[in-house]
Amino acid sequence: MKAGIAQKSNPAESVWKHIQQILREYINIRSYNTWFAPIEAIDMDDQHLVLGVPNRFFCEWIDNHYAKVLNNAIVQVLGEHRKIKYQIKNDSLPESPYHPTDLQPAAPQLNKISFSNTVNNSPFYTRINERYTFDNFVVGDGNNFAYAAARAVADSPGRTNYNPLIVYGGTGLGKTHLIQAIGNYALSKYPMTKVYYTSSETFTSHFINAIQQNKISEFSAYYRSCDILLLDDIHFFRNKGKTQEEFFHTFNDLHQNGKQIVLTSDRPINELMDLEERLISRFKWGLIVDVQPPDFETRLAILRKKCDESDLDIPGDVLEYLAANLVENVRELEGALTKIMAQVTFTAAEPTLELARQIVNEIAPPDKKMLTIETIVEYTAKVFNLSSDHLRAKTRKKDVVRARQVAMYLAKQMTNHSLITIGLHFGGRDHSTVIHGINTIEELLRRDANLRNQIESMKKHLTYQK
Ligand SMILES: Nc1ncnc2c1ncn2[C@@H]1O[C@H](COP(=O)(O)OP(=O)(O)OP(=O)(O)O)[C@@H](O)[C@H]1O
Repeated sequence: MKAGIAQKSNPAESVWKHIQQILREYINIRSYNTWFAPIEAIDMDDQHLVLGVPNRFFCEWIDNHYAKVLNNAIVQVLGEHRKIKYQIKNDSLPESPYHPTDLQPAAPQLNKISFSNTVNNSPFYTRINERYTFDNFVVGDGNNFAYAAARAVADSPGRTNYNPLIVYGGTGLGKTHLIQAIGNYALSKYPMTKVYYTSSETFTSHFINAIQQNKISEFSAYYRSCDILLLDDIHFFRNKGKTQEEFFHTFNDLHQNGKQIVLTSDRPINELMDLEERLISRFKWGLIVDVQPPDFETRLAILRKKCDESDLDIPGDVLEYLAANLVENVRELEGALTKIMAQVTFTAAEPTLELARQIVNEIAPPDKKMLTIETIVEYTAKVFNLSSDHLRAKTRKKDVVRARQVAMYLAKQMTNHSLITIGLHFGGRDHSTVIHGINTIEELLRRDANLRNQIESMKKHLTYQK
């Protein structure tokens, strides 16, 4: 080992920290946060470095995309090569008994006539929206991982280990967009693929109709005839025992035959209390990914992309105002653009800051907008049982530092102030301290569910602050 690396009780940890530092220089921060920040070093010997990763997807993704840069970083730190071994942290999850790699590609098996007859004439048919593609999905820190998983599944539906793929997260954060993008992409690559998109609500009502009309076997045959089933909002199945049972059999049939299943939920599946245990355990066979609310930069990028798509010319400061004030979800951002477009088209109004203010007032009530850093500091101090002065003081006591970092993180996420301005509100700290604080919290959020819940609930509270 090269000089300068402190030997701690677990030398792998200290080596890994150095490797992470190097990786941060070579990889953009978003990718670093997604793929390397959540990894822990577990062990090391003369030949191997053992890394703990959250799930199987990480191993493949890193091997396919970052093998070279990771190996170089290892050599830089240790002066010699080590083979990477992965240990999957959630490996207690049950493995699927089926082996997707045994399967043939879906497309060549399909028959065009049966595709159009079966799908379009079926009373159960629901259409996939062509508007939702990967190309028009803006990737940011909050959805990077979900996006990568969706791409992988779309590339090889039914033939990866990510079956089912489950995307969960709050409303209007792009879950439907992402899963339909899987369908659209797969269709463009394998045009004969039978892609069925449906919401769990529609699945349920199809099922009820089928019972009423004595068409259960048609219903079952229909849903079992697809190559890719995209099922939205599975939380809707709660307390619907019979529908769950039918879905359970559909799931097993599709999975057994190597068909791809993609599901969305508004919460982590462990919190879907009223779903049958056997369904939950099936869900754990695959990959579960979350989408988080977009940060300011991603919100702005989404607005810019939507303007480009609609050929809308809106001044930068107006877009920034919208991105700074509509923090809840992407649907609100889209709503604001639609309103501006309507005003500009029908009343020949100019897309000014004043118009943006009016629209924000309509979409987000006055008490939801213009959150100040002061409010964030005061509220965070209260949550952590400290005073606002503590957060601004020079002290480096651990609990004060953590609370200060949380407040900095919230200030960055929920206001449009620059890092310099945020630093000024914390006793004149410079912007690199703010960046460090924000990065620390972002890293913690990836592995600390308690902190994630706490910050989510703080965000909710602050959103409604006067
Ligand atoms: N990252 C993104 N890039 C571009 N558009 C996005 C992004 N995220 C969301 N959208 C858009 O925001 C709107 C809402 O997204 P979507 O319907 O997919 O959300 P959702 O998470 O499924 O919400 P819900 O749980 O309420 O159904 C859609 O029009 C979608 O295209």
